[in-house]
Amino acid sequence: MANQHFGVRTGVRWDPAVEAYFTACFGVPRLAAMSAALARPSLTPTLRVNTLRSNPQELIQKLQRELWKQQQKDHHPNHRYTGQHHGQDMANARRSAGLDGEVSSCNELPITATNKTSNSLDGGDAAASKMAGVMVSAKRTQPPTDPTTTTTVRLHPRVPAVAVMFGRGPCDVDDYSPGLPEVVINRFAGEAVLKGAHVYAPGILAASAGIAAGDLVVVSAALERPVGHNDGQGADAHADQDHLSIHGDGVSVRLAVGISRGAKVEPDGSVPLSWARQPPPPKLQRSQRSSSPRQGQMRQRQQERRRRQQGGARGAECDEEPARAGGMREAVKPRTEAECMSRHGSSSSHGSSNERCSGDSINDSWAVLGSDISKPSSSSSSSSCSSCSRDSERSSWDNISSTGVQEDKGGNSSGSISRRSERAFLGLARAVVGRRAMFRAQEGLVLQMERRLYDVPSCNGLLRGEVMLQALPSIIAAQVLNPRPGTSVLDMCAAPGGKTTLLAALLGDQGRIVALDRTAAKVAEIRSLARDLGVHCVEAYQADAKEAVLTMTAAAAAAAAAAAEQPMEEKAAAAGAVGRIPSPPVSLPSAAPPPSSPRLSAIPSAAPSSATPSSAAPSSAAPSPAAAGALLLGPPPYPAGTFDYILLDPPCTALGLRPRLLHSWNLPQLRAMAAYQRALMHTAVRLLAPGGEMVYCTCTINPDENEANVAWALDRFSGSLQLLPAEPLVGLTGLTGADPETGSRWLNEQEAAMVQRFDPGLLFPGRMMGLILPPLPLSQPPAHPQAKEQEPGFRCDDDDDDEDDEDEEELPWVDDVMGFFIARLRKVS
Ligand SMILES: C[S@@+](CC[C@H](N)C(=O)[O-])C[C@H]1O[C@@H](n2cnc3c(N)ncnc32)[C@H](O)[C@@H]1O
Repeated sequence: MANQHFGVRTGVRWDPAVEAYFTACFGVPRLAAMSAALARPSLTPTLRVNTLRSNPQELIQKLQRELWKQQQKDHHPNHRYTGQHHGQDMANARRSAGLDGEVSSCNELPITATNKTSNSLDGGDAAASKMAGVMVSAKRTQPPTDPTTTTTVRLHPRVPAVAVMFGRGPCDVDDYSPGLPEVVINRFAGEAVLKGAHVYAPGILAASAGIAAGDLVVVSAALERPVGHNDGQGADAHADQDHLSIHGDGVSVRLAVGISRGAKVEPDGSVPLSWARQPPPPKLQRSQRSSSPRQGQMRQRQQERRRRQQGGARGAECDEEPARAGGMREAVKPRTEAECMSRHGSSSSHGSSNERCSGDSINDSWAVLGSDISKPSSSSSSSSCSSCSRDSERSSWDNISSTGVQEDKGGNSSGSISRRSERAFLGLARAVVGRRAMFRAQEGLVLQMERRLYDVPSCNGLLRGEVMLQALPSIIAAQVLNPRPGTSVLDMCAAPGGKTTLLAALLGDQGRIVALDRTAAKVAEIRSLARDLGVHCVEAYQADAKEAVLTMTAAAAAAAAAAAEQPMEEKAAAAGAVGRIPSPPVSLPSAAPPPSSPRLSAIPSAAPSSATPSSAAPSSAAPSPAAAGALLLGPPPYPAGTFDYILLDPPCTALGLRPRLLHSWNLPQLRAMAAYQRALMHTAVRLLAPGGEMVYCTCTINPDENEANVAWALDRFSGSLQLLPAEPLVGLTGLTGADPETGSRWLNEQEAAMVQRFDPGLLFPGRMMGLILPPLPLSQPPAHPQAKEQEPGFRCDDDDDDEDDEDEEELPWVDDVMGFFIARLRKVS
């Protein structure tokens, strides 16, 4: 078994202070479950059906046929697996999903339950093995022959117009022998492989001697380890509502893999490390170190993007975090290698699945993989929290550095080896080129993955324009807002437009959606996605959403400019709005009327097939003059109270995205991000019409960006902002209590029951994967008041009929989600 020769990953690795903070917030078992789930891909990726073009019921048949065709095309003898799962539960779940004995993914064939246990994992670390999941043995079998039995995709029983696909894992590979040659790739390439990518030249770090084209090789990912501290590079966040600054008072920890590109994997699996002492970064003046939150975030994102672009894996087909990384667009508009080449020429290097076709190639593995994380001072991490002891703070990095790296007096690691047990096994691949060419090449496919640790169904380019890859919680966020046709909607941070276009579908393309994003290139993505999906009611503008309210000064300036300028509609058209140009033009309204009726009747909880736009809208909906489809609202700023609905999906730390092997955000950065979001919330509340509703959502598990921000908004706008149930309720309840560090309040019981928290690993009970979790402590999420079933985390409507009861049985297999948070608020005055 290949896996047992490699390290067992117990989960995503965190900055130690963040880990300590999360431990205090969630408790050890809950955080462990989340960390384990975050380090693997979701096995139930979801596709959103574009109801503007397709009927979900019919689409599902079409999807099945397409998947079957793809499966036939892709079917190679080496792709043929028969999974054997341990635990009856997977088999039961599959049987209920209609998958039993049938092909259930493009690379997947029948699953039969066995009682095989996970003791084949390395090191006898049973707890870790359980956290990492059980093994599924992979055996060859025949390709499918009958499309009617190829049940790879199914409509979600509770969330309308969502198709769920089924993956499996972790798998083991039955014909692995320790003698097989090995190729070590970097973390970013590794994460992309976990999502379904193949490996491209920039991602390669080391390889066994003598690999020739066509050889079967083991693929593993090397993980960063701490290699010293940089004084003065840390950051303590100081934030107020609208403005933040980051002061560099801390100490940063440098991370690196230490494997030079071109290194040799010895027959025993060891790889020599070649540590190079890096010159310390120049000391900055305090004033130079301070930066705006935006600069800090940009730097962080640019660094991360650059590293991912240099990661060198490409071709992921099922990215479940499209909104954060552009994967949604990829799903709709896939870029093949040929397309990439033709767009960017042969000199382009390719990044991860999410950000292909860009970036320069950097061959220096140190430069590629070195990563700084800030290590906050002990006072910032442990001042008020008993769990944040130095011991727990140091744990995650120390575990790694204790595996053979010695530090010199300067804190730099030196001469040692990387062992298999320090790397993550990813699967087997066929070498496309020989060893020498792997390292000579700057680009191009070098490893074609054949057997993967996780098999997620392929959906690259599938029925473009009719479906798009979108994570379940993202879909639910838009459905919670559920704008009525004919109303005006503001999507404040909209790119790449996944939720914007879903809102348009919920509007039945009747009304106005203004989509803002501060990045020009991303605004182009929104427009392009809207075009692809046949959406007309969206007008997208590049703008800082924080500045989107018309102030008195701006109003005076606008009035002066208006006298001399073209009409608003022409201005909007010139700015590149997607929607129709009105005829005749109508003037901008001072405020849109509030939505008048409760919305959620619009979402049928048990009849997804009827979730077409027309049936989803209550017939009583009265189009507001602002958004009757007859005019463009034009670019910002807008008068206060302009919008009936607002979606605020702000930039966040994205600590709910998966699969991730490392999250390097530090605590001050987490705090700074939450403050930035509060500034956006402030604007959102001003722009919302009285009676209007907004949804605030993030893709992070960080309570500071979720519960704490909602509590802040309720207190800050007390009397004028009201929390509403974020229906349809699918996720867990929110966190109650207070921040263990700052003491600022989270939610009370009542409020917590109204929001939705999606915690990976918790919404995916152990029974599917054979994952056995220790009993949840006090921090266990309370069952929703409406929940009939006492299963932790599941919410069921009271009025379910028999058919729904059947669905409940099946819920576990559709809730293997990313980390996410949703709150719904109404402006009452
Ligand atoms: C979480 S993403 C939005 C994802 C999007 N809602 C979707 O579902 O496709 C956050 C976006 O906010 C944008 N952003 C960040 N700060 C902003 C600001 N001040 N004004 C407008 N957009 C901003 C970023 O460029 C990024 O595209």
